[in-house]
Amino acid sequence: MFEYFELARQGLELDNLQDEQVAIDVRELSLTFGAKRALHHISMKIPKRQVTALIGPSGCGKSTLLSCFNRLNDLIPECRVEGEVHINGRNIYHRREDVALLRRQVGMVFQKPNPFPMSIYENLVYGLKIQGVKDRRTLDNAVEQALKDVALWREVKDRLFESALTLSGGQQQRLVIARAIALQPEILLLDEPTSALDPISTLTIEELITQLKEKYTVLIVTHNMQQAARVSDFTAFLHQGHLIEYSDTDRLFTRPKEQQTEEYITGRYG
Ligand SMILES: Nc1ncnc2c1ncn2[C@@H]1O[C@H](COP(=O)(O)OP(=O)(O)OP(=O)(O)O)[C@@H](O)[C@H]1O
Repeated sequence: MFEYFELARQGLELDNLQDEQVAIDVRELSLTFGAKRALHHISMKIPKRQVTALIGPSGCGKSTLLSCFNRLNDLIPECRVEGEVHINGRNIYHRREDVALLRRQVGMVFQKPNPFPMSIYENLVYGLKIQGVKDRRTLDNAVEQALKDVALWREVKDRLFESALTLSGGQQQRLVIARAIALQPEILLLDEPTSALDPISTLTIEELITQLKEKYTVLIVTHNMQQAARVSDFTAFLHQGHLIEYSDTDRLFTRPKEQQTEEYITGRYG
């Protein structure tokens, strides 16, 4: 059964996705910061339970696009969004969207690990407690599961009540991913999750990302093209706020259709 699904997934074609295979449906999305337009008419379907990478030169709009998917840009007063983003069949920019619920469904992890200055355990149950979960066994189970999902359980199970700040940078980043996972999101947004980490921690996180797609849809912004090639199934190349090319990762890196993509991946600019 598992093999069947693996084969079915490998055969996913972006132009041919069924509705139930789509995690995020971006329709004509444009975004401005005051007078500056940062995204221009982006349309793309992001497949479920796959890893999709957003690449492109600095300032091209990768982080801005990523933060459209949990409406983090709402926090910037002069930011204006046009177009639609559909998740689970609803336009998350609809005025009646429950943004708190959206952010539980769409977790986000940033470049620098940002554990809260509290114990490992409290970091992991923080969001659940806010949701009103009090039962100790439920919380314990959530902690164990989230730590197992990020392959951190064995390393920290005997020090759950020590400060999260005593962990290494790579462990902290896995903890932060576990904190997002503890809320059982459907989608994980990772904004350059390894750029502050050493090569070994980077490798661990990359291995983790490829495992996470068994349960979650993962979007990753990365400056590192080798990383995009290693971890992602699909890649979108952005330039100056335009989506230039979006295809399966193998094809984008070996047979790009657009000259701009080719110039970028061969290091001729950016
Ligand atoms: N809060 C903001 N106010 C005004 N302009 C912004 C704001 N945030 C981003 N921008 C602009 O929007 C454009 C896209 O920025 P964004 O951070 O999304 O790019 P990026 O591709 O993620 O860049 P990098 O790889 O350097 O992180 C840039 O021109 C940036 O200056």
